[in-house]
Amino acid sequence: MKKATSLSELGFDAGDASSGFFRPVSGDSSTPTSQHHRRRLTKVSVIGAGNVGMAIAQTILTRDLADEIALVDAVPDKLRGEMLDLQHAAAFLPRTRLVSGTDMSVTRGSDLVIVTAGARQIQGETRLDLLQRNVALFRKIVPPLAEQSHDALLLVVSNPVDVLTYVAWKLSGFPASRVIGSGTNLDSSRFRFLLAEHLDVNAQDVQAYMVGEHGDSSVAVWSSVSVAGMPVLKSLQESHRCFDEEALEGIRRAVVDSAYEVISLKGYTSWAIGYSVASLAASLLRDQRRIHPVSVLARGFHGIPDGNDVFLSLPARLGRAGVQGVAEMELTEEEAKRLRRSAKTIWENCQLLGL
Ligand SMILES: NC(=O)C1=CN([C@@H]2O[C@H](COP(=O)(O)OP(=O)(O)OC[C@H]3O[C@@H](n4cnc5c(N)ncnc54)[C@H](O)[C@@H]3O)[C@@H](O)[C@H]2O)C=CC1
Ligand SMILES: CC(=O)C(=O)O
Repeated sequence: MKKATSLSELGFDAGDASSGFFRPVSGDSSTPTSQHHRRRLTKVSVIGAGNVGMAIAQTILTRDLADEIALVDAVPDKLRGEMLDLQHAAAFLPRTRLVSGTDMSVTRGSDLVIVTAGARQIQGETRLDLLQRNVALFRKIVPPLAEQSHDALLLVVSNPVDVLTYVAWKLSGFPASRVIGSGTNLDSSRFRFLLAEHLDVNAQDVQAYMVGEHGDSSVAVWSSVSVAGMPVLKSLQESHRCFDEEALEGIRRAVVDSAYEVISLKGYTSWAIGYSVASLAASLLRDQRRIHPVSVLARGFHGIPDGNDVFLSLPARLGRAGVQGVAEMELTEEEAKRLRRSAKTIWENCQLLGL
């Protein structure tokens, strides 16, 4: 049952409600509400109000990254319930307008559109198993999203994220610099967590990248792992002989498997991706120029052929204009080979789509 949620919906004329409480300071002829000397407002839209979309929305709220958040979902009651639940936290949060709707028009004028809608893996499925279902959905939602906000940054989270970032790029018509996949920003955090636990340091002080596919063929860039500027691999190999190739692959596999483990335990992953995407939103909207491993158009990097419009994760500098360059990482020949193998897996899936 739909109930009124604002005083104007209950029949009270909104008018200039605040003028009964506030009057201009002496000598100021403008009314309190006509003081529009405000900065441009920042609007973020989150498409899909499921586990992931809501974790992202609530982290963006608590980090005060948006003036307005628009939530979109195909299930109206759940959507309204999620919006109200967040609105009821207003007294504890920075002031942010929350709107929602099943129609993309609610996203109009967004600065950042984050797409989380779609099927998620059930136990035993890989991310690539979701491809056909989620491409069909993207065909429906990306064109109207692009039409509502032609200057927006488009951040794809739905899986398989690398292929769907390519799909979103094709369907939106946006330049590649404004279409980004959340990629291995999350995998890299998982990698840094495992290393930080082992070395007993804060994960924020571990520089370590997973690149390539957000999925089974991701590549751990062991050659550049460092803590406090010190290369880690050499000292680990000197202190423990067990850090051989097989052990390194075991750690990479543990990073990959950690998503499957969470899914088998609680059914889905949400909190870590919420923080991961909020960190990307902060770098983008606040023009931070921070480097994140995210899914970008990777043709020409590390020997990926020029004809392959493949999106995969490489360390990219993010700012208000989107992707402002990709770091030319030094990879070992073996790492570059694995990256090209990961690119091939993703590109083969893109080619099946006929876009
Ligand atoms: N890239 C990454 O690192 C991660 C990606 N994911 C992916 O995120 C996606 C969402 O996962 P969850 O939130 O757990 O799933 P969920 O099932 O909780 O939420 C998906 C939401 O999409 C909505 N939806 C379906 N069709 C829609 C449409 N046409 N318009 C608007 N909304 C629509 C559904 O109603 C549902 O609320 C999945 O593809 C999952 O694999 C999840 C975790 C991490
Ligand atoms: C589900 C997923 O892609 C993840 O948690 O890594």
